Amino acid sequence: MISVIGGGAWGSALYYAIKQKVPDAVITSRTKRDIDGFVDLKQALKNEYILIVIAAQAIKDFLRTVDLKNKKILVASKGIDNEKLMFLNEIFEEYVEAENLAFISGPSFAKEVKENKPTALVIASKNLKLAEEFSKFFPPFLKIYTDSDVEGVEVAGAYKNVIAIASGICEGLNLGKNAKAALLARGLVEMDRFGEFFGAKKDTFLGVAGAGDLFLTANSTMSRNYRVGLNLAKGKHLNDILNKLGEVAEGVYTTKAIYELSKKHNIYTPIADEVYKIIYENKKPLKSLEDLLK
Ligand SMILES: NC(=O)C1=CN([C@@H]2O[C@H](COP(=O)(O)OP(=O)(O)OC[C@H]3O[C@@H](n4cnc5c(N)ncnc54)[C@H](O)[C@@H]3O)[C@@H](O)[C@H]2O)C=CC1
Ligand SMILES: O=C(CO)COP(=O)(O)O
Repeated sequence: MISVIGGGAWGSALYYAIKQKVPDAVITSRTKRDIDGFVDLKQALKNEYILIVIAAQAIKDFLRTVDLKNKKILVASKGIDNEKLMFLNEIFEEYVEAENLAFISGPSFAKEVKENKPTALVIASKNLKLAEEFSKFFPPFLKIYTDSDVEGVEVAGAYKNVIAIASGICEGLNLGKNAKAALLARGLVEMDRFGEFFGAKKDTFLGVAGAGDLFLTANSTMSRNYRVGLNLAKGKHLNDILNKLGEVAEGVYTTKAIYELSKKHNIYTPIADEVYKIIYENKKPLKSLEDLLK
């Protein structure tokens, strides 16, 4: 039996999808929600299979409060911890054996999944048998691919949010479709370069979890990260943008993690560097663009 932990946009969308295949599935969240099948955390932790869908920066603290020993864990969050500068699989592996750990990613706006629209997702695990087991919980409109490249799927899901912010800035500055296509192409190369440094496979960046999720997120106002970029280009303040958003925009935090990791390991990440300077050093987006074109 499976429990979903996290009742935000993505947690609830995945829960409603799973419920169509597994009517006994349950969900829990920090705040009580009026959802059929809502249970408290203690009850949720009784199930063998657990799907965790909380904001990436909250995960390390959450893991200190629960016992996940012998549980099978699927993580749907997309981000890199920007205090510990660790990937989520590294943080989870301090609490859960790698063979019990899987990650789900891919191009998937929660709103469309809630409408049962066809969607392709990747479940990555060092234990492919576990990835297969998790894939059985999902209804047919969610096409699940399995993969063993945990690092690649994780880096792709986290990094594309940063490029989506850059793409929103590009749109907000009215730079045109040519510039956006160049940005996305170079963004994909940058994600791949960063990922391969940490052991990811190039092929992953060309698949649904890489190019697929990048093209979705970096081309639509349905993306929260893209909307952050649009508003930054209009000169709005980050805090005002995030308050108005009301949901997590992981790219804001992942940008900082990538910036610090890339400086530490000397990885060339020009787009993430400019997004960092715009968000954290108040650099003007137009000046960033000039520097990128150099
Ligand atoms: N919304 C979407 O379309 C998709 C979202 N994701 C990823 O799923 C993750 C969650 O995103 P959403 O549900 O969309 O965001 P949301 O903002 O709607 O919900 C965030 C969730 O995190 C929980 N949370 C936040 N801080 C917490 C803390 N300190 N302790 C415990 N729980 C905490 C909230 O209670 C809520 O359940 C993010 O990493 C996001 O990138 C992935 C694919 C699609
Ligand atoms: O990850 C997503 C789609 O795959 C959701 O993107 P946003 O968090 O930018 O809305």
